[in-house]
Amino acid sequence: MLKTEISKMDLFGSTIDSNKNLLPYGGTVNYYGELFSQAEADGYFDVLWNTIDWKNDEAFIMGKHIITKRKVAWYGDSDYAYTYSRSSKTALPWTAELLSLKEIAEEKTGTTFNSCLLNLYHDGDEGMAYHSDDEKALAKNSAIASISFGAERKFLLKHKQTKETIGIFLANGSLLVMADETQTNWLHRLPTTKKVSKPRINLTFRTMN
Ligand SMILES: O=C(O)CCC(=O)C(=O)O
Ligand SMILES: [Fe+2]
Repeated sequence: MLKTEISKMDLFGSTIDSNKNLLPYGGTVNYYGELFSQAEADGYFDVLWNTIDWKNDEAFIMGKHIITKRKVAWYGDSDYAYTYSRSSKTALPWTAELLSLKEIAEEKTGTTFNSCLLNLYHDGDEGMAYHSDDEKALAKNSAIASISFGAERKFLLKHKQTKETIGIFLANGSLLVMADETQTNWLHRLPTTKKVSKPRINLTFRTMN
């Protein structure tokens, strides 16, 4: 099984090539690195921490009602209903900071987004299991723009058939974009880790039908 890890050295400073596809086949993933200074990124982290309507996520997994330690929130243009693992959510109206981040993501990707799913991981004990963002409500093969604030965490992609994995560290204030057939052919996850004791906030801007 092929395992590629994009190291922080490869991605350091001006050597980041946001045009490079990090996937060898079956989709497109681009890493834009840090969009903000550390001070700006820390400012966004604080505002999001304090102003977002964070709630523990509920899900039904294999018939069991689960309440996650990770917190989530869901914002959008209109009150989209969003259902996964049989729990449903209704989008809240954009905050000022989410709107400005949405505009930055749109400018970088040349696409538009109408909603955002936010995740708050208090520390490395919290993560997200392998999944694809391929719910029916999402526009097929539409780009997903992922902006991260706070603790740097490793993000993994695994091809559904070949099991090839790609690892990438998502820095404070960075943008990652998953596009084209990525959700059809690849899974992704945020592994838990003993190495991280600080919180991280992740925003995924999406296009709902
Ligand atoms: O926290 C991350 O970087 C990934 C979040 C994610 O995959 C999701 O919200 O669907
Ligand atoms: Fe996801």
